[in-house]
Amino acid sequence: MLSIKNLCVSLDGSRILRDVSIDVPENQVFCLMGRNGVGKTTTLKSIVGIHRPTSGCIIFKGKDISQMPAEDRARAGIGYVPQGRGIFPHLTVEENLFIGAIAQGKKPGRSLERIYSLFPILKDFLSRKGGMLSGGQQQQLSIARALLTEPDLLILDEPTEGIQPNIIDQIGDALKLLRRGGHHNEPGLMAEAVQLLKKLRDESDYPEPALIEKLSDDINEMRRVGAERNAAAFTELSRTFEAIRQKGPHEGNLLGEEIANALDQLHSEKSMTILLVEQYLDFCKELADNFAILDRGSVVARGSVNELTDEVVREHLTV
Ligand SMILES: Nc1ncnc2c1ncn2[C@@H]1O[C@H](COP(=O)(O)OP(=O)(O)OP(=O)(O)O)[C@@H](O)[C@H]1O
Repeated sequence: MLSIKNLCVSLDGSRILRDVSIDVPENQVFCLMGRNGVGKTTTLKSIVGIHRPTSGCIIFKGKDISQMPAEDRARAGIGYVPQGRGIFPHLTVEENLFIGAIAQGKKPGRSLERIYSLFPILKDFLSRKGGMLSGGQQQQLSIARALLTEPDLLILDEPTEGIQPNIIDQIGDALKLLRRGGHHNEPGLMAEAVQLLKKLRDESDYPEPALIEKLSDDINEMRRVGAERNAAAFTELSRTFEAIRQKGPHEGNLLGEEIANALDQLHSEKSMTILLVEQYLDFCKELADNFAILDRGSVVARGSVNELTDEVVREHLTV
């Protein structure tokens, strides 16, 4: 998805990044780590187009984007959640949310429901000024704003910085769900339920109670195994299902079709690649598939997150 090759960046005459090479595979969470001032933010800013490399290249979805203007990189599918969140304090939550997508000429459609299911608090606070939110809520807003542009690669700079533990957990859960995408949402189970719903739709008489029971079990099971990512959609699904149970065959069949469509949509949702700068070790370990550690502008360690041993941490991360 993203491949950085021998990236060198100088700022105000100082060499900040030296031959940084990183590969971020599709549908994974990659964590860039390192002590303060080693070049993590500079790397992210170079990817999104705020800093220009002096040499090296940045390949995104097979294309060299190192000379591309920042707005074109965003349009190409890079979403950025900067350190400090970048919320406009005098705009409302709603205005803050849509500003990125509107700037890109995108109309947030289904992604909006998905975002409200990931961060329900935003829906409650739509008319509140951005500056009135807590740090954790601002972070959720900043992530949501980036998600509304429907990126293929989501880049986050220290999302847990200065945030209380329960919000950190919520953000971690949201990122896990985003990475997993619809494809990991128990496809077998989903396909079976869709089939059952279609059968229900085509029944000429009121559907057999056994069929309804089976469907009910499947919906509950889906909610248990993978549907936390779209809790609102599944609550809706259950409600609609209840309506099928209570109404006559004709209306019930129409509702069945709605459910089948909803399931089809969930099934086809894509998963996301995430690049994260983070100093909170446990958060990285829980979330990341791979990591790289920077020290004085160079990559000094890399590997799968299982290789992030206490020894590596002591050598490169402990202050
Ligand atoms: N615009 C700039 N001009 C000159 N030097 C800069 C500029 N921005 C950052 N630096 C320097 O580049 C180095 C790397 O900074 P960077 O912000 O990338 O580090 P970091 O690893 O993200 O650290 P932190 O965790 O503290 O944010 C630091 O020494 C910093 O002072």
